[in-house]
Amino acid sequence: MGNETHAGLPEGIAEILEQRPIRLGTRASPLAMAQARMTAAALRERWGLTEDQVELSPVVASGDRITDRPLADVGGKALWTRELDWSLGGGAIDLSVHSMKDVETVRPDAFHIAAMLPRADVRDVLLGATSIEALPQGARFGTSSPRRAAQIRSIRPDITTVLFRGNVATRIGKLQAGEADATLLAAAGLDRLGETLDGLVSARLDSDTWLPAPSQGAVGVEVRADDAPMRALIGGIDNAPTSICVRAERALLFALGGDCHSAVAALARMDGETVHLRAMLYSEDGAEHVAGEARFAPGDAQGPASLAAELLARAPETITRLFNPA
Ligand SMILES: NCc1[nH]cc(CCC(=O)O)c1CC(=O)O
Repeated sequence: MGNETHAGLPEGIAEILEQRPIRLGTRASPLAMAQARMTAAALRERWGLTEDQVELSPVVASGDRITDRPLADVGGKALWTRELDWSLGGGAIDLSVHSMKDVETVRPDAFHIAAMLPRADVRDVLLGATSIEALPQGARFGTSSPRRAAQIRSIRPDITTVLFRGNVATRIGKLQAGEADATLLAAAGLDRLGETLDGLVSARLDSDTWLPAPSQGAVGVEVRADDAPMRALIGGIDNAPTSICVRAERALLFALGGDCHSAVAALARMDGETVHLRAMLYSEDGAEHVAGEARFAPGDAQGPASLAAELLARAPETITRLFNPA
C-alpha cells in the first residue's frame, strides 16, 4: 500500500498497520456484530483505511450464554463487558465496541470511552399492539427489564409480566410463539438489524412521554487509557452531541447508585448549547414514580448529580430503597 494511504494518520498507527490490522472487539450477537461493522466502516471512512486494515474480533459474552434468568440475578451488566474487558486489558484487541446501555457506569481506570457513533432512534418499540392502552385486560407482557415492566404497570396495573431474555430475534420469536401478548424492544436494535417485523403490529413510543433507558441507541468504543495512538484514531469518529448526552445520562445513573433492579428511564437532548436531561424513577411494581428534568452545560457532571439528588429527595421509600446514591 502507498504511503499516501497513511497521510494524516495519528502518530504510531502507520507502524502498527505495517504489522497487523486494527482489531475491534465485539460481542458475537448479531446486533453487536452489526454495530461493530458500522464502527469499522466509520473508522475506514474517516482515516482512509482499507477493508483489511480493520478487523472484527468477536467474543461470546456471559450475558449471551445465560438466557434463562434475569441478568440482575446473575451479576448484572458486567456479564456483557467481562470477556471484552479481558481481551482489551490483555492486548488481544485494540478497541471494544459496546451498546452503551449495557456498559456499567463505573469502568476500570485502565479503560477510556473514547468515541460514540451518532445515536440511533432512542425510542422503545411496542410489538403486539398499536398502543399500551390497546392491550387487552390482563395481557401478558414479555420483558426482563425492570424499567419496562414498571413503566407498563404504571399505566396498566392489570398487565402481568413474563420473563423474556435472549437476543432481539429470540424475543421476537417468543412473541410470535405466543409466550406473551406484547413486548418492547429498542428501535435502535431493530433498525440496525434491519428487522422487518412482518405480520407484527408495532408502534414506536414517543420519547416525550415514554422515556427510554439511559444510553439507549448509543454505540461507544473503549480503548486502553494509555494507548495514545488508538485513542487518537478512535477519537476521530466521535459524535460529540451523542457523547455529551450519553455521558450526562450515565452521570445521572452513577449519582443515583442504581443497579439492574432499579427502574430508571432517562434521556438527554441538546437544546442549542445546553443539555436538557429528563428522568423518571419507578417503584418495582410501577405504582409510584418521580419525574424531573435539568438543564446544564455540556460536560457538567454536577447537573446530573443535582437532578439525581433532587429526584431521590422527592421519591417515596418504595423507590429510594432501590438506590444507593454515590
Ligand atoms: N439490553 C439489551 C440491549 N442492549 C442494547 C439493545 C438495543 C440497542 C440499543 O439500545 O443501543 C438491546 C436490546 C433491547 O433493549 O431491545
